[in-house]
Amino acid sequence: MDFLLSNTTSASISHHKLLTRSKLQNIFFFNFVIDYCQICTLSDSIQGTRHRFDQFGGLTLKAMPEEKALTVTNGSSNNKTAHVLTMAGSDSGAGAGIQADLKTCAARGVYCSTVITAVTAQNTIGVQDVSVLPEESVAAQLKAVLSDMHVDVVKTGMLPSTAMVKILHDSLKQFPVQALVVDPVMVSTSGHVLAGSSILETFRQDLLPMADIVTPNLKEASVLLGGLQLETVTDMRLAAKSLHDMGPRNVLVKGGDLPSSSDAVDIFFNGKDFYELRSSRIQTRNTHGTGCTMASCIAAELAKGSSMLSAVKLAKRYVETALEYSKSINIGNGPQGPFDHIFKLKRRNPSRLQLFDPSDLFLYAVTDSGMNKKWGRPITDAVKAAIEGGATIVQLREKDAETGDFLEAAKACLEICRAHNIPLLINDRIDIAMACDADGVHVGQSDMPVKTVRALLGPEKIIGVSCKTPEHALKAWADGADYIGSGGVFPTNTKANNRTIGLDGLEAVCLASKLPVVAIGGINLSNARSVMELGVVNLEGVAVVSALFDRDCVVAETKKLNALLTDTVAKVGSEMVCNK
Ligand SMILES: Cc1ncc(COP(=O)(O)OP(=O)(O)O)c(N)n1
Ligand SMILES: Cc1nc(C(=O)O)sc1CCOP(=O)(O)O
Ligand SMILES: [Mg+2]
Repeated sequence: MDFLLSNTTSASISHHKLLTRSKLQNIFFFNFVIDYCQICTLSDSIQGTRHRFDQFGGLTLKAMPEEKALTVTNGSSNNKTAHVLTMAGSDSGAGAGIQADLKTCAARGVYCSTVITAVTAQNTIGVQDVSVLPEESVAAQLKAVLSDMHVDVVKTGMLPSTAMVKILHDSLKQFPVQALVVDPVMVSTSGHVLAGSSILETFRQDLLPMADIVTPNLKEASVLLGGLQLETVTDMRLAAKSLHDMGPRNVLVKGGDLPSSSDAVDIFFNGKDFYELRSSRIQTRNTHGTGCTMASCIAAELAKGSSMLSAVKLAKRYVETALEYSKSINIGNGPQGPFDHIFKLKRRNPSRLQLFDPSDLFLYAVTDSGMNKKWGRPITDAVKAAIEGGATIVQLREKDAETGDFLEAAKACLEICRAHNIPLLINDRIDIAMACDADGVHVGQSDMPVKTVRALLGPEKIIGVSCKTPEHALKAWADGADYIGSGGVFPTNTKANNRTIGLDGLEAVCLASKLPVVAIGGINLSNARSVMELGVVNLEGVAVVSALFDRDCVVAETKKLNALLTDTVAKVGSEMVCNK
């Protein structure tokens, strides 16, 4: 996926805001036509008052640091649990609404509390019923969460009455949060109207000015702009600018339905610069809930401390990756199915208990008996040194060792690894692994088949398998492996006659894989960065032999590689990045 930065800068808008607004209001008045269906019986009353907000009137939202780096992987930067509150409708089919928000936040490692505004009966065919909750109940839910549980970001979805917008305003005034993400849900993806016409004006006048970001799709942007035709990327830019004039700090116009584009193009506008965010359009029926997911992912990333632009970029990648992973899901008989938010769980074979942590593959030290002999180093010293340098997993690859010697060495190394909580795997020799109760084994395509190894070792041991092709990768998952070693990425002298697959081959394996992948083959300090910079989904780290063990000081070499990998991964950003 490319992010194209446009240098187009809008003129300062602040003093034009009210003028622009009144012009737009006229357009809305004459052009607004919306298809009423039974769902339009939603309550619209606001009990007499129309509330106005800051900057037009009094609400304080804590400012977001604009270019704060996305450095937090687990919870917010101040050690508090990152927390998103979603105020939205329940979707019985669980593809959108509250259910999508909960799953998205869970997938992104963020706590999510819920304020339910309406209960919808819907499935893959469409929306069959909507029950709007009493306003007192919505107010009570908001108060219960905001008054007690520290909320970082509020995200709104279906707000079926103007009164609920006022309740939101009053609640946020009493309990300010870091940011408000507004997904202006008005029309469901199946075409049902989820907010009546009278709420439209409240959205424009009251909700949008409160928002740190508003994320309309083309239909919603068009409705908000009085039925404006949006058919090109240029139209989307104009729409983003006009919506920004209504008061939100940032606007993301999502162009998933843009007829004139073969890509999925979104326009992000922060009041100054336009960003054109492009990704390939994924052909799938399983797109129900993409809007809610995008907005809740933005909210989750903001809650973790990300800048607005980074949060938007990451959310787009997250949705794209989830869609890609969910093509084969077959739920329901209607035209639009849900997708899988927690796609990473597919790495795991659900039929058995999984104890393996993919992040252990970050710096994988693989020993070599010949190299240890050359440097006069006992294997136990080699393993200790690698661990001291920062190795996160160790494999004993002792091709020349006698069985008895290998078993004794394995037992000694296991003691060292256990003391440091580092998994120890045995290369090729299932018998040695079983005899010393190692944490697992690594096998190649011509070693014992993974299914047989699994049957021998049971559900809890780690099994790695070497894969050079996407077909190998799919089989590895089906057979019950835990991870894939993929290479040779570069030519190597350590393994004779090894076929080099290059960075392209590695990328193809990672993209096809449902398992975490570690890259291997000729990787050293001069090229490890290029491997991790692929930033491809499933790639967790590098496995190395000679760059650590065919060296004078194993500790120093491991430390250097560890620092380089850490630095590269921090720059690449999220480990779920899918490089399209
Ligand atoms: C992490 C990791 N990946 C790949 C290999 C290679 O295993 P294999 O193909 O069985 O070749 P040998 O190591 O047995 O020569 C590995 N050992 N570790
Ligand atoms: C053991 C092994 N397996 C490979 C594969 O391609 O599967 S390449 C390899 C050797 C890796 O050693 P070095 O880090 O010294 O290049
Ligand atoms: Mg082997």
